[in-house]
Amino acid sequence: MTTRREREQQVVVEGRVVADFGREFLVELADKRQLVCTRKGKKQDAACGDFVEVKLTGSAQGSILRVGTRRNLLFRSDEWREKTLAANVDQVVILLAPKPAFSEAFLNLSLVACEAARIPVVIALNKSDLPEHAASLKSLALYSSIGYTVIAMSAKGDISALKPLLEGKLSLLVGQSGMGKSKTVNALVMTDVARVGELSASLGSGTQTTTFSRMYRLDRDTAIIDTPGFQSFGLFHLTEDQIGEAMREFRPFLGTCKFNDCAHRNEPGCAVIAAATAGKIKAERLSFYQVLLEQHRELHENHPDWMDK
Ligand SMILES: Nc1nc2c(ncn2[C@@H]2O[C@H](COP(=O)(O)OP(=O)(O)OP(=O)(O)O)[C@@H](O)[C@H]2O)c(=O)[nH]1
Ligand SMILES: [Zn+2]
Repeated sequence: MTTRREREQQVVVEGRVVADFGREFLVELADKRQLVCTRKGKKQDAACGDFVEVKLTGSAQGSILRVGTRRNLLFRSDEWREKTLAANVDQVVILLAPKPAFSEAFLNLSLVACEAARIPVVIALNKSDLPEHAASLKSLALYSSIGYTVIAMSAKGDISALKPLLEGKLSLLVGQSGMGKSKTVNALVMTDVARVGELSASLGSGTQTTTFSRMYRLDRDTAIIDTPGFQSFGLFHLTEDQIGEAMREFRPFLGTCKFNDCAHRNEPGCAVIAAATAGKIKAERLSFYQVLLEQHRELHENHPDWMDK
């Protein structure tokens, strides 16, 4: 005889979220079985890459009971909502292209988000077969000079520069629409990713097909998570200090400004501005930071109650 409590415990299993459809999640169990799961409560706090405990509610259905402790979590936010991209990843690949031309603001915002979440970054400039690629790659020298890995690749042709960087890791692929994420996933996975859309439709909400993150396993130790393309990487959730610390080349100078609460805008005795004047910090990056900070302050002044939501 088993007690009711024992029976309940028997149907709780552990797994990993391999797709996030917004209101529903696909959870993979150790035996590779996949369950379509819901998350109880209003807060949809599970993310692709999360380790979870699931209560079975049907042969292929479940309900996520608990989300395991995360190593990291990447998300974006504006004044209205937060959007989770993925959890527990080893690195983020920011995919750019020369045509349509990538937005440098998007690149910088993505870098700030990754730094704040303490996730290493690879910057990949796709479409190396296009004539515009060389000039675009040259413009990225600024990012290699501050320590980021920058690679050139073509999802249509040669992805050999990207492949070894993915080995043994879980990489999250982000990028604006049109940079070639789907093509890159196709080239890496070599299956028809259209099948993902069909799967989403079968989950009962075809409209969500463009708003999810999904994991693809490339081999036993290597996987990627694809995210939908988006145009802006909101950082409403960060504090001003976190934004300063996320500018990696600022770090040697932080804490050495005249004022403890220096925001590196125009304060006297600012070590960051002095470093920029001396050429140790690139003017473009200081300017990006100052504009971001200004916009951030304005948004927070207009939404002072955000933290209470
Ligand atoms: N010339 C060239 N075109 C490419 C390459 N990779 C992707 N493209 C093209 O760029 C366009 C966008 O590619 P997608 O893979 O759909 O881009 P995406 O980033 O997934 O875009 P969203 O679906 O909007 O998020 C398509 O017309 C691709 O054929 C490449 O390496 N070279
Ligand atoms: Zn300063």
